[in-house]
Amino acid sequence: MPKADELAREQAYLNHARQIREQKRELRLDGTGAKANGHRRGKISNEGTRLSDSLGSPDAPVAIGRVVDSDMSLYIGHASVRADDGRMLVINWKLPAAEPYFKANHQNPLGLRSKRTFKMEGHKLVDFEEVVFKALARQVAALESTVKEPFQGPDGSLLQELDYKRSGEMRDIVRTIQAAQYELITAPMDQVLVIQGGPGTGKTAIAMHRVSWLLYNLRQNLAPHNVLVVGPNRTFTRYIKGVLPSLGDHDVRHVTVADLAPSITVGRAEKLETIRLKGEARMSRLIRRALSLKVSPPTEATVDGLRVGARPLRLTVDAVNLAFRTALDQRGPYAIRRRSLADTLSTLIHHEARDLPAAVRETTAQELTERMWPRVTAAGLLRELFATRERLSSAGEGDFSDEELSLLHRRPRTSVTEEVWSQADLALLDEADHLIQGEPNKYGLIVVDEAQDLSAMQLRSIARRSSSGAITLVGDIAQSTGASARDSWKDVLANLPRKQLHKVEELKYGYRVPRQVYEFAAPLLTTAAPEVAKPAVVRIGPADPGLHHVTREDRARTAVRMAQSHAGKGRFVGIVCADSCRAEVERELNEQEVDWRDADQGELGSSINVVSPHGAKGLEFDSVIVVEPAEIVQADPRGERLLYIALTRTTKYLEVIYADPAVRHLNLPAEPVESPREKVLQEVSKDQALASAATSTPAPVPVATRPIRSRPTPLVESIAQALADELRQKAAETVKETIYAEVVRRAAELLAEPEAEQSSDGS
Ligand SMILES: Nc1ncnc2c1ncn2[C@@H]1O[C@H](COP(=O)(O)OP(=O)(O)OP(=O)(O)O)[C@@H](O)[C@H]1O
Repeated sequence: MPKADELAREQAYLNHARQIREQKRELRLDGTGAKANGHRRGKISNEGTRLSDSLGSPDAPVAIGRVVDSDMSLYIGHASVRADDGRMLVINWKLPAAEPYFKANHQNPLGLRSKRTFKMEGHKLVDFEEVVFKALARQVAALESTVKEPFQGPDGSLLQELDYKRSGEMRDIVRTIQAAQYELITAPMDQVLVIQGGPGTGKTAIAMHRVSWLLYNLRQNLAPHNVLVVGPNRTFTRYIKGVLPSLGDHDVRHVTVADLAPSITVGRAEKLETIRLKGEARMSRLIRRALSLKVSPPTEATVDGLRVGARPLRLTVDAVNLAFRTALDQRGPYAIRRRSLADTLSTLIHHEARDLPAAVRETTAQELTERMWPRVTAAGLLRELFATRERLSSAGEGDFSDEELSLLHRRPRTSVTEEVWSQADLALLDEADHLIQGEPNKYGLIVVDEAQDLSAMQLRSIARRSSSGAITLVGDIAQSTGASARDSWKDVLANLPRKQLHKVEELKYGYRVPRQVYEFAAPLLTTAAPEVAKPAVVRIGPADPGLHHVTREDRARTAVRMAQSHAGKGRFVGIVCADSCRAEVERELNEQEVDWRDADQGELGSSINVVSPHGAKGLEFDSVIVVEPAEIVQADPRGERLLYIALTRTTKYLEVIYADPAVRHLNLPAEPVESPREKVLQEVSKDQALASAATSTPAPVPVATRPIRSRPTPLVESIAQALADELRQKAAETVKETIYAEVVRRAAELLAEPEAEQSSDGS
């Protein structure tokens, strides 16, 4: 059947399924809310909304694709749609029956004849990609007989999907989940599962879809409020927050690891050694001992002078000591054992002063308790511990050297409420709170993103919130930075409970970063993370990285102009800059009256964003401007990893702006600065949206851009670009990876040769 007819047939089916879906939605909303009143109506209409949500968003296409096996065809969508006669018009992607859609391939078609992936614009089916498994197997066999290692390129739907314009909110990938990703999404929940993968391999996407899939398939045992998603910072949490609701899952708690601690004021800066030390697991012993040193058995002085009302207390030290020992021998948190001691003392006092009011007896019991077992809070305990050298020495004896204790020692503020804490203190406060108050809220499933950076103390914080040990960690060792940077997942796993099986799975394909950009960034791994396998990149980008050698004075101006140029083309832009040049970049943005957002403050605007290399983790932009890579490297012991992170945030364009070309492993040409302002002005004038910005006469900006070619006219440039994109795309689909570069180079040579020469063999 001609494709146009097929499209029309599919569209009719989709229209029908959508009509049924919307009828059901109306019924659910009306049927549950109409007849009730007040509070009840509120409750019922919530139920109606929940039922309606289970149909997916009314804006979502009713189906994402379709599979056909020998005797039936199944449409797959975000939610199931059942006709009144019981027929499934569309099945939810999370149902086991949908598995072949994600897993079938030419080697193992899983009983399928074909699979279609729909390309939708709103509710309109504009195209579909069809894989007929038998035909594909034949083609592959034919190819294999001629080529040793056929290129298994990504399918067109995936490439299209990856090409969408980013906006600062992650979106779901249901339509194009790849088989290896599906395996991890659906892997058993009851394990500590580590998903390791290079930048853009889909770890975050997998983590979110895994939550949704498990919530659906284990709904008898796992409710949304039993799931905790932990991210590295607020910006990231906001970036991913929309994914689960778009998959129909509301009420899952998203937090940063800092949110797990008791609420206090954070703002203290600390030395790297102190942060590192505070992250170590032995800090838990220090805190435990500090807490145990708070209690002391009774002596004569303890009971001395105490009164019950107007009478002296007649309890003996032995009697009080017995109560103390009993509380000490109990298991459980400090506050609970304190309560138990106070209760016993209250009973003892009751016996000797029955005639006095209960409140009077209680006051004495509390006072006596306080003398042996003082009331304490996490903040109070740590403030006192860090403030006193003697306490630190007693609590840390045998475990910490004098130098280490000096790192922990600090002057306290006048009161505990005025105390300002560091980020590294947060996990310590949580540990102390746990020892004092007892278990925090527990979760059946915990998912942790960017887990490679977490300290042992932070991991303990997370682990204690797991009710069953079902934890999924996603991250990349090559992107591990910060005070607790790691070179292996073993170090992470060592800090997690062994209640469950521990497993590390690796993702092999990079979906975000274009090949030209990845090839430019990957050499950094030579020393940054030599053990980590590089992902195979599936896409070719629209352009090579732009490398711009400028003077120090001009780097901010160049960065801002580049950012404006990209933003003017409607792109979502991230300027990732070294801390040392942050102020100058911000000043320039403000002077140019550019509308920009500070992504380190939890904000992502839809146009230009500035972000530190640390803050950039997990984020992605259409265009990334990296400013002064050498300083990114120098500023941190894991600077090469930070630079690798910065360079791999782009889905399309990368511009590197540098005054200092000396970055190990990075091919930054140190060509003499030339052609001062034309290059930048040319960029700006190409962009009509920036016409107004270009009218204010900018000062000359010296830039050397590699490769330095003769400058084509904008028309030639855009036609050539489109042609090159097309050729690259074609090559990626047909040429195996190992010879890709060579084929492209040769094709370029052939193109450059005069036509007569090429056709001289008569072809
Ligand atoms: N199967 C897929 N279909 C469509 N898009 C995909 C797929 N897999 C990944 N992507 C896209 O690739 C991009 C990178 O994914 P994601 O952010 O999950 O990667 P990551 O491994 O977490 O990266 P990083 O290590 O940088 O944090 C996202 O835009 C995501 O939507």
